[in-house]
Amino acid sequence: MKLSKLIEACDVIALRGNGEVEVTSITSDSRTVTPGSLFIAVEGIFTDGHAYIGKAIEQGAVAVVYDKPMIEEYFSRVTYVQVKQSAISLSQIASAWYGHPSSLLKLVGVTGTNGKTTIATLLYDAFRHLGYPSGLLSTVANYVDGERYPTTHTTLDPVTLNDFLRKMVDAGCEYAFMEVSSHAVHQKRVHGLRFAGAVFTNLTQDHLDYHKNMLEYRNVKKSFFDDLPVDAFALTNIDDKNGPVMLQNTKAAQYTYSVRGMADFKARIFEKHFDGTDIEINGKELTVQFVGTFNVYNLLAVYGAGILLGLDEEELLRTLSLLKPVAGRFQTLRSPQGYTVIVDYAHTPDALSNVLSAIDGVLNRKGRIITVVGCGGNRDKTKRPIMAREAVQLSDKAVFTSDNPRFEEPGEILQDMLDGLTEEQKGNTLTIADRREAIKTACALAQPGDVILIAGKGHEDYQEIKGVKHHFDDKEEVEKIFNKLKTKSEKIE
Ligand SMILES: CC(=O)N[C@H]1[C@@H](OP(=O)(O)OP(=O)(O)OC[C@H]2O[C@@H](n3ccc(=O)[nH]c3=O)[C@H](O)[C@@H]2O)O[C@H](CO)[C@@H](O)[C@@H]1O[C@H](C)C(=O)N[C@@H](C)C(=O)N[C@H](CCC(=O)O)C(=O)O
Ligand SMILES: Nc1ncnc2c1ncn2[C@@H]1O[C@H](COP(=O)(O)OP(=O)(O)OP(=O)(O)O)[C@@H](O)[C@H]1O
Ligand SMILES: N[C@H](CCC[C@H](N)C(=O)O)C(=O)O
Ligand SMILES: [Mg+2]
Repeated sequence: MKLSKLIEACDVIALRGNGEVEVTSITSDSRTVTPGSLFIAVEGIFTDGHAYIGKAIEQGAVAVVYDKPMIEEYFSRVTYVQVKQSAISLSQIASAWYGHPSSLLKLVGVTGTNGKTTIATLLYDAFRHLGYPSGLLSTVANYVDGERYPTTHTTLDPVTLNDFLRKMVDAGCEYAFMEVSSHAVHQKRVHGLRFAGAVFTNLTQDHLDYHKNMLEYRNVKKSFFDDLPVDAFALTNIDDKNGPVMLQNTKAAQYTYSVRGMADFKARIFEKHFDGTDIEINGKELTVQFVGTFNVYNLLAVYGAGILLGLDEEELLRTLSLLKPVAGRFQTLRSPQGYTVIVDYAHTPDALSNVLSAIDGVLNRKGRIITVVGCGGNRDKTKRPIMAREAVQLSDKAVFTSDNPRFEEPGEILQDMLDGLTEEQKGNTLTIADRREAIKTACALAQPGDVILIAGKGHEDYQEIKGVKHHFDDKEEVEKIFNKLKTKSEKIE
């Protein structure tokens, strides 16, 4: 593709060289430059892409896009394009390279601290169930109408992201559902995508390692809504105090959902049980296979977005009652000895307290709650003592363990958690850094009727320690324990 076509939408300050040069690939990583590449230099968190311009040219880049006037030596075989903001240009160029796939799909972005994967996945499941070819970009995996691809991020980098959207268009998808993380909005990964709609779930503490404070975190989310086009919909959870803020400056058509009061899409909860919940959505009763008030919010968001995308109300409600929980979200396993294990991805204070309240709501004090939980390394440290407190206050017994330690010492993360407890609470808490041992201990402590919550890692099938991902799957560990218990009881029989 010609460079001039690729940079059509970019805010170009200066161009030096041949604007009509033919580009054979685009990349923002010098390590993937090949002869004919366009290299886009972006300032990052750890390093600055501008430092690799020389290397990119050495490897055969024919053009360079940059935003800092720091080029020391110009080569006549290279075209230099100075833009206002490289990160934005990168997204615009990626969209152009793949033929603006987002404008050929009905693309819905879901943002908020918790519930993104659940809502995006359930939208994808619902639309496919109703016969519409669709795609999904999520924390768990990416799907191009049923074909699964592994993922690296909640929201991919602009090049990979547009590549997936193109694959969806080529596969005949009409709809695409994606998670939009605050990191992605801040780094302009979704800039230049054409959204048909956006959903806001909630805003509670997370990522204060990255965003300076909650206000900045909120404003980043809000900017996603500010940038929506006029023909899109903006659907927000009006029960969250930041829900209305998302609508303040958006040009999109505004809609709300609520479980507490008046809204365009409303739900009421009648009866909660372990396998599901009896609810009402906009006056129609149904039973869903999900537990917890937070999941009623998720389903209501799915319903609202489905209606706004033109689905039939009756068909959609029928589909909602058939939908099943998403991998690693409130996944229930029953032990041969009569206790229950729930594997869940709660890794924020709000998610943890929601999931524990949901368990308490259905357990009705007929058994004890044992919680196994840890906190991720190289992530928001300030959420650790709060998560620890939530776990202890809402369970009968807590076992603190490791999540993904990444580059931190597990003992130090555990200490940050323990710092949130009183001496008395500490006395009633077990600390077992080895996650496998922690799960074994919780299972050994459980009595028939008890519930063990294993929180934080959900679908993850690895544990990340010092840059290496070791295979580890909470569900697999539990199944191993259950199988041992089964063999033992068979031997006794
Ligand atoms: C902190 C963060 O978000 N970092 C993301 C960011 O990388 P960065 O800014 O750190 O990049 P950098 O290493 O400083 O490099 C700067 C530039 O130099 C280039 N470079 C670098 C080295 C070199 O030899 N040559 C070269 O050209 C790089 O390609 C890059 O363009 O941009 C990269 C490309 O988009 C991302 O892969 C990377 O995600 C890292 C791996 C990450 O862990 N991100 C997490 C925190 C994240 O984004 N999480 C959210 C979900 C959060 C949630 O929902 O809970 C997500 O959307 O996944
Ligand atoms: N609407 C909600 N409100 C509060 N907590 C929720 C909600 N939905 C899910 N959760 C809790 O948060 C956990 C993560 O849910 P989900 O994966 O859907 O969120 P996410 O926003 O995609 O998270 P991530 O930021 O890691 O991508 C769940 O396992 C559950 O414990
Ligand atoms: N998207 C989140 C996932 C956290 C999952 C948890 N298991 C952890 O490692 O902290 C993040 O990258 O912050
Ligand atoms: Mg997610």
